[in-house]
Amino acid sequence: MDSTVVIIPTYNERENLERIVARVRVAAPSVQVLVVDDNSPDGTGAIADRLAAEDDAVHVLHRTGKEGLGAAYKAGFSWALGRGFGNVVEMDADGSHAPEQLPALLAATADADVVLGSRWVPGGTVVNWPKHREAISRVGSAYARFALRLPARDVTGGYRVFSADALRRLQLDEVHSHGYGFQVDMLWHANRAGLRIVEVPITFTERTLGASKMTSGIVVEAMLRVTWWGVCELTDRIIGRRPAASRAAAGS
Ligand SMILES: Nc1nc2c(ncn2[C@@H]2O[C@H](COP(=O)(O)OP(=O)(O)O[C@H]3O[C@H](CO)[C@@H](O)[C@H](O)[C@@H]3O)[C@@H](O)[C@H]2O)c(=O)[nH]1
Repeated sequence: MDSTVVIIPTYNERENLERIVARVRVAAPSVQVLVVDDNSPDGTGAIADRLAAEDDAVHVLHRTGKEGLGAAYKAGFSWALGRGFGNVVEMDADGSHAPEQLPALLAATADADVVLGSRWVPGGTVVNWPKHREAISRVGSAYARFALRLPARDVTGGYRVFSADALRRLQLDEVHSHGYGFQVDMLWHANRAGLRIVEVPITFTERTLGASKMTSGIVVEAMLRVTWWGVCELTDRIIGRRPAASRAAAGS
């Protein structure tokens, strides 16, 4: 078994799933794919089952209902860690994350524990993304970066590679975010664990089929959580307390 698995969370992605899986299999033929479907009403789960039956490199994790992006990824991480994969990739189903850029992200794992596909570093860009979405993402990234002292520009993006060792070290049990704040939560924990984080520029292309699952509730959850984590971070700095993993990484 190859040591990389691409996790694709799905909720109502009937129009997109077959295409994204095919693109992954062409762009990186040796990687495996895990679809994590939350019992999508549109039948995405049945399409995933068919793809898995046709291709041994495709797997499916069926969940009973929609519990958010964070819960879906955590279930996928457990699945991947239990099967001994060395690298775990996060990728949206809607084609906004180009599988053709996956080899560049995987190459960067040579010098990193966590690789972020980044829209906001030189060479990164967005295509056809509505201006209000770009504004939310840029402002949210800047706020989280500042509040949590994160060493990256695109802290909300969802195209990432984690080494299995990184997933074990970052204390997944303490990552509780449900919505897209999950991405910030993961990065915050990775940074506190002293993991090496690098950004690789990507082109993020807005979906042409299906609909985003972003809601105002997801934005509010992320903002409230980031603000609370920022308070924790500040308190830790004032009283000189840092997480054990961070101290170990710093050699103190
Ligand atoms: N299983 C499961 N999948 C979900 C759920 N909610 C969303 N997804 C899946 O998660 C992926 C991303 O959801 P979208 O709704 O397409 O995200 P977006 O609006 O394009 O979000 C962009 O911004 C987010 C915040 O910055 C990013 O986290 C995301 O990667 C992307 O860049 C898609 O494959 C979608 O089906 C859920 O509750 N359960």
